[in-house]
Amino acid sequence: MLSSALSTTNTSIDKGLSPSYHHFKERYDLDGLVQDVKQHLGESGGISSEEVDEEYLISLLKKYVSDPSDWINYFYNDTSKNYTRNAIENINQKANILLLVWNPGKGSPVHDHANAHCIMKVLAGQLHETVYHAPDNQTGEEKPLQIKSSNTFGMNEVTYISDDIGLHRVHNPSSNQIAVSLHLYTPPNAADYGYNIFNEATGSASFVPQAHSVSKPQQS
Ligand SMILES: N[C@@H](CS(=O)O)C(=O)O
Ligand SMILES: [Fe+2]
Repeated sequence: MLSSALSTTNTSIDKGLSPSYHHFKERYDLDGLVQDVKQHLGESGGISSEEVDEEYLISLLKKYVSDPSDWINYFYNDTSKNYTRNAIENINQKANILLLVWNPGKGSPVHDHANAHCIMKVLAGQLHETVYHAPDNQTGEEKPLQIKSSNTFGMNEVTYISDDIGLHRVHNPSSNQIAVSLHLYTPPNAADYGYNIFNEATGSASFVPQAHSVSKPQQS
């Protein structure tokens, strides 16, 4: 129906449809997503974690459909690392958008998210996320972290975590395929101040001063 309406030669209909027709044809690409994230977070001034509408940001990441032509220029894989953090966009004081490249069978240690929202979308391959209950800081007692949930996410699936939900560990379950994911952190506390990694057996935390990323991907 819509395509026949759009292919009509009736100019009055064409005129009427013109603006939305162009919009309709445009693919929602990574630039569009970054622009929408920037718009939501505002152009200037700080915005606290509490003021961010994470549901809206999650909906933006869900709306975007992975297309390697959007992100291949950010793609750099250091094969000596479990995963490589490539910077896509650093929205001053507000957010980091990163492209993470995961080597087969490799993953992150159990970690927190430095009091920030973390939204992750799988762009290629699969990623497995294990979520843990945060250890009870009051007792200081050493005991194994308790698993809260465990899920595998495929291409274009989106998941969300914050310190209110718990800790997590992410790994690429494939023995031979790289996985790629898009991450949005707001505010960018892990990069600016640091975060904690946890010993799964004892629940003890170690502070990591800063989460580094590769800002100028090397092309070979
Ligand atoms: N939050 C981790 C990746 S992940 O395991 O979600 C990082 O930014 O390095
Ligand atoms: Fe994480």
